[in-house]
Amino acid sequence: MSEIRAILTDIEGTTSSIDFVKDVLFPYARTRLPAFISTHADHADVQHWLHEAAKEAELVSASQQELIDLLQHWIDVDRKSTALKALQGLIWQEGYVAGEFRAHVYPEVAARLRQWRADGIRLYVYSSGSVPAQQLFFGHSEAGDLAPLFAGWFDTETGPKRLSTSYARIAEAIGEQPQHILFLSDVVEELDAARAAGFQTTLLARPPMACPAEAPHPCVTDFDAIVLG
Ligand SMILES: CSCCC(=O)C(=O)COP(=O)(O)O
Ligand SMILES: [Mg+2]
Repeated sequence: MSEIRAILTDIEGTTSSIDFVKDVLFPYARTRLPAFISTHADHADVQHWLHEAAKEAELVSASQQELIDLLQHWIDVDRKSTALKALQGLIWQEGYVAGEFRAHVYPEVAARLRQWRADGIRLYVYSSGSVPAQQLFFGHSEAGDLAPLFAGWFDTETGPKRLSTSYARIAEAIGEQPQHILFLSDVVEELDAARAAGFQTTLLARPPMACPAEAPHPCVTDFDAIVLG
């Protein structure tokens, strides 16, 4: 394995539990979406993302209620829509700021991120959650403000997580050769795409999951077991 100079991490299922996203964040956004849209309908960013959602759904014209129904359906099916993720981020902001919840991170994650930083490794995030949502997530985590540990943030505006071109763009953006970047994820298809772009990869199989007998990527159950280089 080449020397690792940068680590790019997924969030849901990797640094943090899927249950927190599904049981806390998604219901919070789903419940507040109608009121949020009607009270922020004149905000330029909200208008932009509603327009993008309508375009993605190929709706020529849609009422505010139709868009709310569409977005709530997308939350229910966990659609990785850039427009939905941007709107969710705006809604979650209110919850984080009001202290209604803090983002889950697995117990060893904060110390391991700090150790990697101390070892001179640059840290980046790549998640389907929007960049502002990622920054809120790590800025209001159960382990405190972890956002300053990260040197950069990437979401699906860079490209879908299962396409190798997205990883090539990220390597270019951070100015590092792909073989010196380690990508961490719980999704094999994302790791396949990263490996196709030349990245090193490690699969996170968080309990109650376990590493498969013949794992398609190096596999660990927590960050402390990750081997660099
Ligand atoms: C950081 S925002 C909350 C997570 C989210 O909405 C999401 O879709 C996470 O997907 P990931 O790519 O981190 O598995
Ligand atoms: Mg994930």
